[in-house]
Amino acid sequence: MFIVIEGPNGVGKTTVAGLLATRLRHRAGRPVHLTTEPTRTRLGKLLREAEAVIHGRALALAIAADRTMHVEDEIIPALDAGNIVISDRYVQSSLVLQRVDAVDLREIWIYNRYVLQPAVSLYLTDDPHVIGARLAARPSLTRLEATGTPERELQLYGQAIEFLDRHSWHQVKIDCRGRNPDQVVSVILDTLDPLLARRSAA
Ligand SMILES: Nc1ncnc2c1ncn2[C@@H]1O[C@H](COP(=O)(O)OP(=O)(O)O)[C@@H](O)[C@H]1O
Ligand SMILES: Cc1cn([C@H]2C[C@H](O)[C@@H](COP(=O)(O)OP(=O)(O)O)O2)c(=O)[nH]c1=O
Repeated sequence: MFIVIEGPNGVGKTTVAGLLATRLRHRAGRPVHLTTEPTRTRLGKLLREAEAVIHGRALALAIAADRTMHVEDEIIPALDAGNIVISDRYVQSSLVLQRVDAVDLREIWIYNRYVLQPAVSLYLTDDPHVIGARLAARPSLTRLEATGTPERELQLYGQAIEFLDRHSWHQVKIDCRGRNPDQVVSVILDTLDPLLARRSAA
């Protein structure tokens, strides 16, 4: 089963993905492969370093190339080996961050339309002021973090989710307001239980 964690910068994706991987290993009794985008490959590392100087269409294409390799070389092999795969960021991130970088949604989709569709995308949301306070506490922000705002990212995520709904993606909004990471993961596990049961019965 391929699970994606999405949401604006600072909402808690990395924290929740790590905790979810640990609890899911016990709950599902299956190996869990935790991964992230940009990837940990040489291309992914280059993208993290070069995000300040590559922008717009060039960045959208490079991110899509990294994602294509991610699917072919890491995600599909891990799924074939019986893992549950959790990715911290995926297509929705491009439909938001590349738009912050002035690329049109339909163009971004063209670069991403052939990737593997996840079993479920979990979209984390919180109060923009809470997210903003977390970002303000970071020692430095990347170019795109500094360009966007939590309000704008939440708005663009709403549009990305609506767009992917029309392409039959399974997406679930997870409300993190007033919940600590452990409580957020409990909500996610309740959401995943029926999916896991259906898959183990199949
Ligand atoms: N539900 C939560 N409640 C309070 N703090 C949280 C929560 N989720 C994450 N955090 C904190 O917010 C900060 C940003 O989390 P992080 O996982 O790095 O976000 P993202 O990966 O979405 O940018 C971290 O300091 C983390 O400990
Ligand atoms: C996954 C993804 C990342 N990025 C870029 C924006 C970010 O500044 C950079 C790093 O992603 P980010 O999730 O902010 O990294 P970290 O794990 O260090 O918090 O990659 C995109 O532009 N589009 C994407 O689809």
